[in-house]
Amino acid sequence: MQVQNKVIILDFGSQYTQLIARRIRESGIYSEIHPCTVSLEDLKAMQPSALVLSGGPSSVAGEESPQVDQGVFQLGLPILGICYGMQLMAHLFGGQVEPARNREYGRASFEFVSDCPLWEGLGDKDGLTVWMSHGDTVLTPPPGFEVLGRTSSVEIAAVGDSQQKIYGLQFHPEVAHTEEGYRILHNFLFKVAGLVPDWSMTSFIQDCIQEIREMIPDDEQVVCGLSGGIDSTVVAVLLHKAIGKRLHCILVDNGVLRHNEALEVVESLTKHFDLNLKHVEAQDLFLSRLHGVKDPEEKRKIIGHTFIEVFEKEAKSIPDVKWLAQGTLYPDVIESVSFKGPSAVIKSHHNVGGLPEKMDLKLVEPLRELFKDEVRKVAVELGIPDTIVWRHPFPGPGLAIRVIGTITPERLEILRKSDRIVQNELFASNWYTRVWQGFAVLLPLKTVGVMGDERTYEHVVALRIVDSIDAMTADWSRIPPEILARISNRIINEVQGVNRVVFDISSKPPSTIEWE
Ligand SMILES: Nc1ncnc2c1ncn2[C@@H]1O[C@H](COP(=O)(O)OP(=O)(O)OP(=O)(O)O)[C@@H](O)[C@H]1O
Ligand SMILES: O=c1[nH]c(=O)c2[nH+]cn([C@@H]3O[C@H](COP(=O)(O)O)[C@@H](O)[C@H]3O)c2[nH]1
Ligand SMILES: NC(=O)CC[C@H](N)C(=O)O
Ligand SMILES: [Mg+2]
Repeated sequence: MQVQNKVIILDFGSQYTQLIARRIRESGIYSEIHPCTVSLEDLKAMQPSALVLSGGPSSVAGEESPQVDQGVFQLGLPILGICYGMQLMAHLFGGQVEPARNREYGRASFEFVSDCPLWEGLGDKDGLTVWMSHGDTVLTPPPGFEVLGRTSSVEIAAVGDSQQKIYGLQFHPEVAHTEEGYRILHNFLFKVAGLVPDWSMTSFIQDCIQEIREMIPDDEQVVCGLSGGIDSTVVAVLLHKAIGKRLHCILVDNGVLRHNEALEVVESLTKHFDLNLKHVEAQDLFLSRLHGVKDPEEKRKIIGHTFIEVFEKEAKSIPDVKWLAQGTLYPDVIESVSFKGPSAVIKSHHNVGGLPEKMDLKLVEPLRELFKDEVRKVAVELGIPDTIVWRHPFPGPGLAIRVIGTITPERLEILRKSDRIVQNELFASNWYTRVWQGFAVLLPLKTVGVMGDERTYEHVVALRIVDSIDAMTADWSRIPPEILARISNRIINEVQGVNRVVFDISSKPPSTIEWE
């Protein structure tokens, strides 16, 4: 990207590293994460304007503690060390770091000890509530460093050398629980490092279109799987702006999409953007392969493989296709570049994916540098309709993993109708955008009911409505009972074959968002 101001975060394996990058970007400064093991040459080539050293699970004196090329401290760049990052600098500059008698996890009261640019604008406060997560502590600051703050358990909770513009914080300013954390990071960027905000989604769009045009020769074509989800839609619209009709989008109807979904997506996107979009009707193929299959993993595999097969066949029918466009986001990229310490947990996720190696196409991934919230901002700037921008995520395997057990056309229809009521009622009550995801699940059991004095023996629908920030963890949404009552009422009255509705009150973990 063509930005003048860029903060490089050197990652030591903290679970909060992504959050640091997001906070910095929210301040209008472009930020990238690299492993702490990056070479000095590579780092210089990135032309950073400032550095942040992240936290991490290790202890600085430990045998395999992650290190950093000490040349980074000779570059004359402003540096902010957070937690492990502060401890490492203290250790390398001749301070003393030891396991603390009082470890701190969670909230702590932080008191200012000396004035410094990081505390500017915090008014006449004596201190702050901050978020801590450490077992080691800095016992003596390195020569030239001043102690800037403390807590009741830790004498040295912030240090700084204003001459060198190097600062260390024992607490985590990037975490929402740290009071004024955002302002402290702001102060580092603007007061200490003197940066000027130049990262915006408008500049991203312009640069991105330019880069795509330079990358893809005039006689080459691009294919893109378009689901109507936010990521693939933004990729398609960006490419369309860059190369017009040389982009060929393929929407595969796999028979497990929601009510009218394929048609709505096609209509909305062709109306707004004049996209080259092919709607492939492959319902029968998918449903015949799913016939009689009960095991969730088996369903996912069948759908994944069949998707590849259908997509490949369609792509091959377009002459001169040399590129595959994908909606890879920055968190996917970070997964592969983050520093993985011995105790760091790595999350994995399932996807339709798996296309590139098999297809021998070059990849174009315009969203590789963006977080999901930034993708939504780009979508808004591109004029993508709100119904797509704020759409709940929808899994590649679709309704197949929401009809629990074997899938039949009848069961799919019951689920579709129930799900449509859930979507409608969430919209009507203005709860749709307040929750992360809300949907219906069809259970593989029947229960007894009474309708119009007659005994019924019919299906059960479960409602799954959750709050989440990134789908890694989630909790059931506290939806007002009147709305639940309305949804339940409508499903039982309007969907034939259902006589009972239940509400899922499990969090993730230990449950997951989807039931299969
Ligand atoms: N029915 C489909 N037809 C064509 N491509 C699809 C379909 N379903 C998924 N894909 C492709 O697989 C990719 C991964 O799907 P995924 O659901 O993770 O992303 P998305 O649908 O773009 O966004 P969201 O995460 O908001 O649903 C999509 O970006 C798209 O390229
Ligand atoms: O593209 C996808 N392919 C999948 O196979 C898949 N499985 C789950 N999901 C979505 O991911 C988020 C987390 O879901 P879980 O808690 O069920 O793992 C939720 O948002 C789910 O809807 C998927 N998305
Ligand atoms: N969160 C951190 O960076 C922790 C640093 C170090 N592992 C400690 O326990 O003090
Ligand atoms: Mg999707």
